[in-house]
Amino acid sequence: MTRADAAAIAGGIPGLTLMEAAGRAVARAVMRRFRPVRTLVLAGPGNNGGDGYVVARLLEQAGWPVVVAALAPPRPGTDAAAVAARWRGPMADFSTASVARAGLVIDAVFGAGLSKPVDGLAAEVLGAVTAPVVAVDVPSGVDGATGAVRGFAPQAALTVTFFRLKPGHLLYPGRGLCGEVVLADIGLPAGVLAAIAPRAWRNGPGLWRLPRPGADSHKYARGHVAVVAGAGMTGAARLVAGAARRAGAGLLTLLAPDAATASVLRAGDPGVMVSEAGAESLLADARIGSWVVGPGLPPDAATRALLRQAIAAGRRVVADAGALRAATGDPDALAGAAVLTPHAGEFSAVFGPPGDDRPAAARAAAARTGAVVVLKGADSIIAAPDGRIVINANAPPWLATGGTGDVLAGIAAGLLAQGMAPFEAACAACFLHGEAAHRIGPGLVAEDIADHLKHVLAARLRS
Ligand SMILES: NC(=O)C1=CN([C@@H]2O[C@H](COP(=O)(O)OP(=O)(O)OC[C@H]3O[C@@H](n4cnc5c(N)ncnc54)[C@H](O)[C@@H]3O)[C@@H](O)[C@H]2O)[C@@H](O)CC1
Ligand SMILES: Nc1ncnc2c1ncn2[C@@H]1O[C@H](COP(=O)(O)OP(=O)(O)O)[C@@H](O)[C@H]1O
Ligand SMILES: [K+]
Repeated sequence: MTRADAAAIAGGIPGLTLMEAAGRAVARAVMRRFRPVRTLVLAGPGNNGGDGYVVARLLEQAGWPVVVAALAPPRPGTDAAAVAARWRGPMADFSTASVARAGLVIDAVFGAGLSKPVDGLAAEVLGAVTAPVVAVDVPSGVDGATGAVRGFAPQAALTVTFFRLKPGHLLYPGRGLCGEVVLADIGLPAGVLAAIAPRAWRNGPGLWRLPRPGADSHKYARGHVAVVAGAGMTGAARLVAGAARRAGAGLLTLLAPDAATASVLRAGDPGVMVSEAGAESLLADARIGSWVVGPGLPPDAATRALLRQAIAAGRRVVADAGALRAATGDPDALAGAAVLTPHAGEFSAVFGPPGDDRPAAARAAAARTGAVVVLKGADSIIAAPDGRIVINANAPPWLATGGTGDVLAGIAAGLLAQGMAPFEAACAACFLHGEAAHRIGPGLVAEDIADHLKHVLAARLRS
């Protein structure tokens, strides 16, 4: 945002104009959602505080009882100092006693310029708020780039932000602290986006194009997926298979480790082929271009060897579950895979704990392995080896149930098989997975998702 402001200002839009527009957007959102009530604006020393003084003035002009409490005065000569000078209404101490009297608090303490953890008086006063909080840009203390809380951040009922959502609005815990998020246009020209060349996006259909079979297509043209099944947990491979087929793979073969497993698998979906021929013979068939290795497999040397074999044969491999665990402490074992789909535990086992900066950790993992990394969760991060990231924010918590990760791996493989590039396939897979889950809602079990994919795809391919 700082870069966006700078680019806009360099392009001739005065900072003060942006600040007035930002403050106006917040005041408008407040007046739409709340009745006039004793309002306390907590203002910091930077531009976030500047926005706060504008909000105070506009609410007061609309007849609201408003008081401003400043953590520190703005530096002389800044835009924030200019708008603070235009505030002629009452000031209060920046104290817990002031917040105790407020019916509504505008948090304009820190925004994008957070330079260290929020502590001391700022944390004490923000922590004492019991009235509803409206956050300007982000709840103070939420790191806009990562969603992490640095020190302390209040729970907002409403967050008004400007120009573009930041990762911190989409990534937990920040996302949970924002409350309702309103994105306001403050007049930054479209060219600013090109000037700042963002490296992070929110997942959505504008970022990828789903494959659609041509009128003269055939099953081989839509791609053949192999899924390596384990002897014990055959369900995992079957979930992968169902999802890959619904995502549009033309053919699907389950690779059985032994005759007993093969007969279990053959009792499943009749459209699935089951092979006992062994990995070598399937890998000799170049038409079987996409492989899923890991779901239902033990985290052992055999799994690891099979993964390496598939990658060495030039296949596009989705590595999940057992294949990730088999690479514990050894990210190089995953090098050259197309897509890795670790949840936080698997990620930590392979790459070490992601820490507070999950986007950076996912980027580093992708750069290290050359694979697209999907760091799964309620706010999955999809990272490309070149540093781009996409945040998937459409997944409902109904997905927090066993087997849904296997389904995600299957969707990704089904899309890869049809020729989508790994980054686009991974992004689209997360999005379709989330959309299907929304349709299903409460009571979702992993088996439901593949079935609902056809409706999601129908809607997406129509639009
Ligand atoms: N440049 C502009 O004209 C615009 C700026 N905007 C606002 O400007 C904000 C960013 O402004 P700034 O870059 O001035 O940053 P902030 O206002 O977030 O904070 C910067 C100031 O706070 C201090 N600070 C940061 N973290 C601290 C901590 N934990 N403890 C104590 N002091 C701390 C810094 O040293 C600095 O003085 C955005 O979030 C947005 O609200 C918007 O109004 C859009 C237009
Ligand atoms: N609270 C949540 N909200 C939204 N999506 C979630 C949540 N918890 C898990 N998910 C999604 O569900 C899937 C779970 O995958 P995973 O943990 O690998 O489960 P499994 O190994 O049982 O298949 C991932 O796609 C993840 O993004
Ligand atoms: K704020």
